[in-house]
Amino acid sequence: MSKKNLREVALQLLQQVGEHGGYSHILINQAIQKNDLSNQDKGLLTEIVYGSLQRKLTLQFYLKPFVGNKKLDKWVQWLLYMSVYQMVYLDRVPDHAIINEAVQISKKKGHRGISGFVNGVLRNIQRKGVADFSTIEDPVERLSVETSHPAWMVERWVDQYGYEKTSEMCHSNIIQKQVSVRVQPLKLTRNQAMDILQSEGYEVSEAGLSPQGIHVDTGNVLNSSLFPNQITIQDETSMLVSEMMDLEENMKVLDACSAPGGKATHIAEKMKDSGEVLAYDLHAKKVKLVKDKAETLNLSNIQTNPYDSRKLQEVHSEETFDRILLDAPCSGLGVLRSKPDIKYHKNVSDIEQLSTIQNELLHSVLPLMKKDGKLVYSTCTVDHAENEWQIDKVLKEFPELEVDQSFFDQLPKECQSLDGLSEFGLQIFPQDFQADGFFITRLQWKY
Ligand SMILES: C[S@@+](CC[C@H](N)C(=O)[O-])C[C@H]1O[C@@H](n2cnc3c(N)ncnc32)[C@H](O)[C@@H]1O
Repeated sequence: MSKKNLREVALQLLQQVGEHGGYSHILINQAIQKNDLSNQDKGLLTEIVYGSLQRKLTLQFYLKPFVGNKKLDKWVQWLLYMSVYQMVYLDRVPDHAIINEAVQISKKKGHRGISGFVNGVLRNIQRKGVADFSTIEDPVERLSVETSHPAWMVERWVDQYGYEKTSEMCHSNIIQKQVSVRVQPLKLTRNQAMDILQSEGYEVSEAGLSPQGIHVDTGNVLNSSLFPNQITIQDETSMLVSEMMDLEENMKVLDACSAPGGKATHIAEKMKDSGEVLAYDLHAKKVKLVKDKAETLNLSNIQTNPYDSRKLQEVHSEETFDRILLDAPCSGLGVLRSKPDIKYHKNVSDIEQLSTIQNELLHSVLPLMKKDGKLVYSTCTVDHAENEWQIDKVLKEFPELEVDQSFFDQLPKECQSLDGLSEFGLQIFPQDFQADGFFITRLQWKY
């Protein structure tokens, strides 16, 4: 594929994800598979798409003095964002080539007027350079523009966690994500998997938060011979969720929100494929992903069913489960590095609605927990309303419920001194391990 086509694919992806909120990682992978890209082109495509999405608000700030209030079609906006992204952040392509390709694309997609306009804007930026953030006086607005997070989000985080933590988080959200995989331990050990990955040319290291986790520092691990049957892609902090379930063999476990099955399969592995994992999710299509993942990893103790887990009391009696995982639907503000489009599509009312659903789910599944059972509640977001305040609320609503104190003792040593520890559980920030931000806690009945 020529570079020109590669940039056309990038533009198409940006329009798709940027405007319609598609899952960037899935769409990029599909485009990579569909267009037979060289390794170098794959890297460039991924970098242009993620980079432009991650820095959209910064790119708008850079473009504003050159575009003014001129109304532009969406595709022209994205073409300008991705061109300026390459000019400012990527060294390997010379500016004149970037401008030339943008002009060619706009000629193909628009009329002469557009290509002349695109040419003029980009040449002006090349000549005059882009503005400095220090011209923005308000610190919240500066952080918002500099790290490309909506101002309401920065303001909310500053209120909840303070400026310094928020600044660290916002800066960490715009760097490339570390890739981690989980080894299927019933098939091979972590050391064996690391040896094989190294022999295939990957640079790897142990992930500290799970004995099954491996960091992959270079190379596309989807091409490894171990994928997908012996290793699965999962973030290190996501692995910590099932690690904290205090699982034993032969337990009866409920995974109330299980798709696509990362944690359900981890639970099954940790129980050595014994006992029962009942995995639910809303729609049959999503539940199939869990079933497929279990089959791929050769795990037989997972039963999948589409169901609204807010109504699980219709199908299960009280005090049925030894362990419950409620990995709740959430705003996803802990995973902005891999899904940068989320930050432009979410708003405060989404957080409020989600926190209501989370509370309904907790009310539905808590009675299903055995008297000596435990429930792990987790989200991949950073927001008190979905995390600490949610737990505070449910503890008040169920006076016989408490946070299991042994949860804190069982945390890996790397987590023992994190700022995100509170009486309600652990908030992991994206900057803590350069991994996804997660909230995890464990509840039990007082007895
Ligand atoms: C954070 S994701 C779960 C990720 C999963 N635990 C994993 O590790 O792969 C939340 C899931 O909750 C599901 N969900 C949302 N509302 C639900 C409901 N009322 N009942 C069951 N599942 C629900 C969503 O479809 C989504 O797949």
